[in-house]
Amino acid sequence: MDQFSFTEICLHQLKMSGVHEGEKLIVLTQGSERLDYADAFMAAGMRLGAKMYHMRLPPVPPAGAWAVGQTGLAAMPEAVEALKAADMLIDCIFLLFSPEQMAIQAAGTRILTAVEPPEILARMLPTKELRERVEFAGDLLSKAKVMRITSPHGTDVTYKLNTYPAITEYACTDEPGRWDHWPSGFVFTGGDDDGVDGTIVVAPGDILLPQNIYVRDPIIYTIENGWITDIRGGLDAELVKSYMAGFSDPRGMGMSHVGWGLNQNAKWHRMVPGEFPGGMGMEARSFYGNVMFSTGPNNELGGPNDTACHLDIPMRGCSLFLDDEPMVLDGDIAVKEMKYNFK
Ligand SMILES: O=c1ccc(O)c[nH]1
Repeated sequence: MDQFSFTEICLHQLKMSGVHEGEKLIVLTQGSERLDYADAFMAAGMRLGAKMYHMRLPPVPPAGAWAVGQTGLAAMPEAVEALKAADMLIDCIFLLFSPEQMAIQAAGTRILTAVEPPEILARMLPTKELRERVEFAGDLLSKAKVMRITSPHGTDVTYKLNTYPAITEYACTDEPGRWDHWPSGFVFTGGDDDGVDGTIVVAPGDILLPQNIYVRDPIIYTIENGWITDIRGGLDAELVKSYMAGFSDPRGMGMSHVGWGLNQNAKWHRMVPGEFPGGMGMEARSFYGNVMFSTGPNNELGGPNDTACHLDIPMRGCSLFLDDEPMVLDGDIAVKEMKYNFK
């Protein structure tokens, strides 16, 4: 995408995030990554009269695995203080799950993560309509006590929901201290620490992130009292187990967030070679009617597990019930106010 168009979509983003004259914004990058994002956001912010600067951290050696929560900010408390003093941080590094992100949010700075390739950002711009449906979903989720997920492949798992908040992601943020991620379009929460039980069968066509692959043969997870006690299946199960073992951290077997996708512009099929422009798979996390469960940390929700071993697994064709009321039925949104009006 040319820099002019990139600036235009960033302008749309900043308007949707309520940026106005005189606000203090910082764009955070690291090494030589996403310097064009900083340029585009700064050009857009200047047009809205914001006071902006670009904070560029030194490069970090490329990690083999996706180790969440570990950032270059940890060694720089002065930088964290500067970010706490801003109205809005545009995070082009990916700080989610880090104690630094939590401290910055707690200080009232709103945070927008933007790390996906520009063509994905452009394809999945935030809209008021998406926000309304996601917020409706978030309200229902925040009141629920039990979530049950089933599928024709044999998934039947129950999450007790008495501990953690519901988090909405609709790809822009205009409230102090609120984090969001562009692009997105989903809701999630976490089960009680000892309150997830059952079986999840990840079926062919479901997606493993950060592996960015479609599953070819079923992976069967057994979950007891909030912990994965068994993972079995064929090659895909072996890949997951081997990846997780690489962290040498048994807390990777914890249950992380769980929820469903609502973004009609996100397409399940777009991760095939030739169509996938790279990135961390936010389109897969967001596609309409997916049910996504995740393994590993729950510290972003306020929980005690801060393992760096995290997988997100969006699944097709599932049903998801809150207190026995269907939210998603066979991979389709089941509640009128959450449905997109496909013409
Ligand atoms: O936006 C995100 C990205 C990753 C994740 O695990 C949750 N939400």
